[in-house]
Amino acid sequence: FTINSFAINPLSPPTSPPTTPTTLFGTGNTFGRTFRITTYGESHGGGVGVIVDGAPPRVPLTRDEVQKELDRRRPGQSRITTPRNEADSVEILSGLSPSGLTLGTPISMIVRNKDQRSGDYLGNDLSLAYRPSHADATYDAKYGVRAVAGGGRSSARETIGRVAAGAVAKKILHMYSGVEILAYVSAVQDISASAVDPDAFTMAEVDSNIVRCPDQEVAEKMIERIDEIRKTGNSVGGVVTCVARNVRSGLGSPVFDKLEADLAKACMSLPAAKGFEVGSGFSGTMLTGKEHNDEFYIDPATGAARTKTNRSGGIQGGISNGETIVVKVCFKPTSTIGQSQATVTRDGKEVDLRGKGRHDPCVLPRAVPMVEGMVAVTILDALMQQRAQCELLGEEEGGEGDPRPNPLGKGRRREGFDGKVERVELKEGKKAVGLNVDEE
Ligand SMILES: C=C(O[C@@H]1CC(C(=O)O)=C[C@@H](OP(=O)(O)O)[C@H]1O)C(=O)O
Repeated sequence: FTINSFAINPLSPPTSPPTTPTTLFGTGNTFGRTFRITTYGESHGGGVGVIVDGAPPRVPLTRDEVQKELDRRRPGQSRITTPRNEADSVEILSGLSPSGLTLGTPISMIVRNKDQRSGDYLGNDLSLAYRPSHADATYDAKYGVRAVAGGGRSSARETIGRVAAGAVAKKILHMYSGVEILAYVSAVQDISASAVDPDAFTMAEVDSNIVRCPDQEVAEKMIERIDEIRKTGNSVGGVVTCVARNVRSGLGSPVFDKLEADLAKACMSLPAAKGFEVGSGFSGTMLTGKEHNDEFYIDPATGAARTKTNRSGGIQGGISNGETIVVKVCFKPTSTIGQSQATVTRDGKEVDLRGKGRHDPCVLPRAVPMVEGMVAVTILDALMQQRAQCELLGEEEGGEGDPRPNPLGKGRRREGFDGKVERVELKEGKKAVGLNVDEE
C-alpha cells in the first residue's frame, strides 16, 4: 500500500504530475507556513497541546508568559463561562535551552485534562443523538466515528494549543517592533460597545470585568444579558474586535496569501466563528468610494506616509500599510444548550434532545485570547516570510539600503526629515472628475 509512489515508464512520460506529499496535507491540524503550529488532543482525552515549529532561536521564553495567556482562556474563570474546573497548567516539553532561550527547534506544549466528566455524555441521550448545530453530526459524516465525550477536537479545549502558540508569537512580535495585539468583546447580541478607541484601550481595561469589554457601562449590560440567558439554559453570541498595533507595512503576500485572507482563515477556524470583517467590513458597503477611501498625507511629525482614516483596517491590497490592523470575528450562540430541541439519532430516528454537562452560555469572554493568539500567529508568519523573501539581501524596511524613498505607516520615520511637508501640484490632479475621462 503506497500513496506517493508513482511508476515512471521511461518510454511514456507521465501526463499528470506525481502526487506529492503536500497534496496529502489536508488533515487540518496545522496552520502557518514559516511559523507553523500543529494542535492536538481531544477534550476528554489525556490532554491537549501544540507543537510550534519555526520559532526563531534565542528568544527568551518562560512558562509563566504562556500560562498568563492560558489563564485568560481557561474554563471556570467566572459565572458566565463553563464551570468545568481546569487549571490548564502548561508544561513546555521541548524547544527551550536550560537558560530559557528558544532553540529554534519544535516547541511542544501540553496541558493535561483533569476535570473531564465523560458521564455527562456517555451512556445517555448525548451518545445516541446529535446536538443541533454542534459538530457531532458532521464529524460522524466525515470520519464514521467520533469522540462522543466532550466533542473531541471540536471542543473549545482545542484552542489551548492556539493560545499557547499565540503567547510565543506575541512575545516575538513585541521584541521585533513593539507589536501589541489586543482584543475585546465588542458585542453580545444587540448590546455593542461602539466608542472604544482601537489605539487607546488597554488589556487591563479589557480584563477588568468578566465579559472582557473595556467600556464598563456596556460591559455591565452584556453581563446582565448573559446572566439572564444562562438561567434559562440558553445561549447567546456576539463579536470580538481585535487590533494589532505597531505592525510594520509590507506584510502579506498577494494574491492568495493576502494578509486579510490569512487572518480570515486563522479566525474563522476558531470554534463557533461564523463571520469575519477587516476595517469597515460589511458596513463599508454603505459608503461611496469618495467617502470610504483612506486619504494619504505626510505625517508632519515623522515624514512618513500615513492615512487620515483607517477604513482599510491597516491592510490595503492584502498587504499591511503600517496603520493599526482592525478585525472583527463574530461567534454564534453556543450550540449545546439546556433546552430541548428536535434532532436525530445516529441510526436515523427523530428525537428531542436536551444538552447536558457544563457549557458556556456565551463563548465571547474566552474567545478574546483565542482571537489574539490566532492574529499573532498569522502576523508573525507573514513577518517571517517578508524577511525571508523581500529582505533576504539585507534591505530591511527603514534600514541601510532600503530602496523605498518614503516610509509608509504610523511607526515609521523618514530619514533626515526636517518637519517641512512639501506640497506640489500633479499635472492632472484637480481635473479628473468621474472615472471615464473619455466621456467628457
Ligand atoms: C472545557 C472547555 O470548554 C468546553 C467546550 C465544550 C464544547 O462542546 O465545545 C463543552 C464543554 O466541555 P465539557 O462538556 O467537557 O465540560 C466546555 O466546558 C475548555 O474550553 O477548556
